[in-house]
Amino acid sequence: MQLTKAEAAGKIMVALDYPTTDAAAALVQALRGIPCWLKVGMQLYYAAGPSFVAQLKEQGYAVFLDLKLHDIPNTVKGASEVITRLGVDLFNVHAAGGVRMMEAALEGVDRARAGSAGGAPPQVIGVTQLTSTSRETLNEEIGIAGTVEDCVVRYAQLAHRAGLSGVVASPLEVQAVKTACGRAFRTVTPGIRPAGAEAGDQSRIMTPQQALACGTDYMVIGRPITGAPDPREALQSIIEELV
Ligand SMILES: O=C(O)c1cc(=O)[nH]c(=O)n1[C@@H]1O[C@H](COP(=O)(O)O)[C@@H](O)[C@H]1O
Repeated sequence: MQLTKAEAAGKIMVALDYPTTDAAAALVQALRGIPCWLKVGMQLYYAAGPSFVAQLKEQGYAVFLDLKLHDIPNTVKGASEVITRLGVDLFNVHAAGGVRMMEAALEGVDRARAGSAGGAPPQVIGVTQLTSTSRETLNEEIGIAGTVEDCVVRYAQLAHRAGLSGVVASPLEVQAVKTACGRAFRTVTPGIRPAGAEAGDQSRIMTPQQALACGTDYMVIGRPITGAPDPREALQSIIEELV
């Protein structure tokens, strides 16, 4: 499938992993006009809070709020209700919390929307195994036997059963997740590294082109863009690679 530049940009979620609003705002300014998603994770959210998320929405961005909720169902339901009111487009919960916890996240979304003016509800996705987790870590530290792919597929099936829209996984597991849960079940994949880029703490990686060929729906990309001397040029060259 041949993508336009705008379609390729719309598959990229730039991770705004910064300690201050000013640093994140400078990156947003540098990327102005490129129709990518923006991801606000824990570091920025704990520093900048809901008002920064609101600013991104006012600027017209699709926003992924990556807070990886993982708690008892009642707490996750309450947090999901508040997150939904922020107007984000996507947020995540840990699939390891189980089906009931993921269902509670969706109940929180519904509760926020009851009586609200409308707009599309946020998609909720389940984090499977973090892309930094290797098979060795999974088997020997965490104590889960089998391959990482087996575990990711199992968690994806739980997320699917709970009614979530998709999962966060590495691009290596996209095909197995789609086979198990259907083509429409979304895959959001961090662990993206352009050829020659440093893996850093990521264990399960692919290039943007390889991830696209595997059928990923969205790619989360942080340091290859934010750590580049010219982040705009880095994002544009990834987009060029995909069209
Ligand atoms: O949920 C996530 O976004 C996430 C899940 C996961 O398994 N691995 C993962 O790297 N992430 C996030 O994706 C981003 C990846 O950033 P880079 O490794 O710098 O490209 C970070 O913001 C992580 O918090």
